[in-house]
Amino acid sequence: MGDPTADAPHPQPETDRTARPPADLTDSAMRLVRGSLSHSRAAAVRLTLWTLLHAAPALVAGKTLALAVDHGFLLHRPRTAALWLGVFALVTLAGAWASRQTYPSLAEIVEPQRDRLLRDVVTGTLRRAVARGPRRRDDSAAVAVAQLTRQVEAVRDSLAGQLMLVWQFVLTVAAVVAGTAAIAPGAVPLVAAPLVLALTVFAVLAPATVRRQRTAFVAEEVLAHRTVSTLHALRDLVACGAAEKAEREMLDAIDAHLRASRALARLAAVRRMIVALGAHAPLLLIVLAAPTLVRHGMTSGDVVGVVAYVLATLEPAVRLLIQGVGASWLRLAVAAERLSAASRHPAPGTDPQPARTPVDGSAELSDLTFAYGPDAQPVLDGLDLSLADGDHLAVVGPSGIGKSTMADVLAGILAPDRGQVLLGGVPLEHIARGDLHRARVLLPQDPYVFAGSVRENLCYLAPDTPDDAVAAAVEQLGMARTVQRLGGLDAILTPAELSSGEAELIALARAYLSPARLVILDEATRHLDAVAEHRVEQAFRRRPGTVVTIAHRIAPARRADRVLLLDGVRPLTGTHDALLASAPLYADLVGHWDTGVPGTDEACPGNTGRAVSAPASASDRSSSCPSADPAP
Ligand SMILES: Nc1ncnc2c1ncn2[C@@H]1O[C@H](COP(=O)(O)OP(=O)(O)OP(=O)(O)O)[C@@H](O)[C@H]1O
Repeated sequence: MGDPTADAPHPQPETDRTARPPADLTDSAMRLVRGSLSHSRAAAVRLTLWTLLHAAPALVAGKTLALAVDHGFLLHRPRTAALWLGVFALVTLAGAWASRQTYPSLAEIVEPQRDRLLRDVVTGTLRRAVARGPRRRDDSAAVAVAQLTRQVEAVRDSLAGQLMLVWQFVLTVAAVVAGTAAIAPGAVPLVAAPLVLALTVFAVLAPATVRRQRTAFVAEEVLAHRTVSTLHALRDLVACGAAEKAEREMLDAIDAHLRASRALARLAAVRRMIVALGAHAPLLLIVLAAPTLVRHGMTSGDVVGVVAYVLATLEPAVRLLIQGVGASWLRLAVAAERLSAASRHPAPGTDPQPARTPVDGSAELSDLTFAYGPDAQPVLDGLDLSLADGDHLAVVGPSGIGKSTMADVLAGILAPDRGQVLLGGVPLEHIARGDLHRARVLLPQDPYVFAGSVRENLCYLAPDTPDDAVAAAVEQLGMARTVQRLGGLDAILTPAELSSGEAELIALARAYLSPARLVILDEATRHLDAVAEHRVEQAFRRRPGTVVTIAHRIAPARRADRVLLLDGVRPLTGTHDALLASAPLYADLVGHWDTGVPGTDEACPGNTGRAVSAPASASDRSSSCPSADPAP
């Protein structure tokens, strides 16, 4: 059986998108930041005002401490000292309250931006999916939207974090410099010069930082992708002797990841040095220059105040900026770049192909190629097949050769890697997904019966079928006694209580009643005895349209108009007699069927053929063969 999830695209590493120059990534993020601020100017002004108030403790910290020392502690006036410390405490409380007030303003900036991003991403992704055609890949579009929605949330969080961080840093540093200038103008260069130097180094190293982080990011994605695809294709890799090559490639990916992680770790060390330069060097300079500064009129309180500015205010601000901006800015930049690609609308002129309806039950497969993974051997390789409306084709071949896969591709459950499927003259991808069940019906090896009435199960694909048409189908398929045993059309089914043969008959009737002109039966009668199978086959022959039967016995192949023999090399098509004469593999298969396998078909009455696949146990097989209703 084919894997319905194969319709989803194979995961690819994000190298193509993240391998852009750092400047491009930064542009996307900057556009995002500018866009958010320009759409919410009033909120940006409010955020600035609240952040100013939030920075007030940074402004007064050194000054109040200097006053407490000079006019309080040094003069043995504890009350004065307490007063100034109290002032500082009050301003700190006001700052904390202001900090709380910044969040609504921040939300007013980032939440509308999140909504705009979401709208653009969903519209862009869906428009591009629609432009590709009414059916193809619409599942992948839905998956993409779900994944991108998570990235939008991540962008919202990173954007809020970055805005807050940069705002607070700028205002806090301004407050520290202003405060230092107020109490000791001579100390300003000692604080500002190392800070400016550190910020310059940070800015100069920024492109390399982004590059290294991006390399680590890509190495991680490549490793994850390679792990998933190797595990996925493990059986094929071992089967075709490529295990060593796969191992080498895995080790290369692990090495690349290790190198990138080490480079990142070195970067973290450099960042720590920048923090030391911007925040610890001023402290050292102040301490070293203190005697000179005091000689030039600075008081002891002023020295304590400047030290407080540097230690309690500047150092945390610099550390947060240097360490916070790096990783979080890259996350924002990469996500913003992806979202801007996802928001792209289809190029003008790529109007969606209008959905079309197949005109009949004909089918045309051309150059059809399909593999279950990017590195797997194709199961179908350049298959061509033409079926006229009304044809009855039997598909045969050794077990595992690709018969079910072909059925799944023909039914549009699996998308081919190359080639095309036309149903009723219309490319599969131009048939709207909602219309596909009206064009074709596929009965898989294990039929599906749900808990509901017999009628609901029979009419699932054609809910408005009148009772007399249902009764006629029941009669045609020779399942009147089965329906009677189940308690009539309105009886409620318990799927677990049905034999495999009964479940098969119900599924066959559902396909029979469906409006589809192309019926694909994938060993759909394997639990019926030969008489019941023949009767079902005759019923489908009388039904208008095309029938493709994946045969598990000789009889359906013998009776079909044509037989398609899949042999893994060059598929052959012809009548039973022609293939018997010209294709040794077909003669082998027929010989295998004719020789018979004990415990399979002869367990059911009236059997004329044998199963080619591995036999089920005798007890299993006999329990699943429903007694064929009497032939008319
Ligand atoms: N979902 C899947 N993922 C990977 N490989 C698969 C998947 N389904 C089938 N295959 C492989 O594809 C090949 C063809 O399988 P398929 O079921 O189409 O063969 P088949 O001719 O119908 O076999 P059978 O007669 O036993 O039902 C086999 O090698 C099978 O193992």
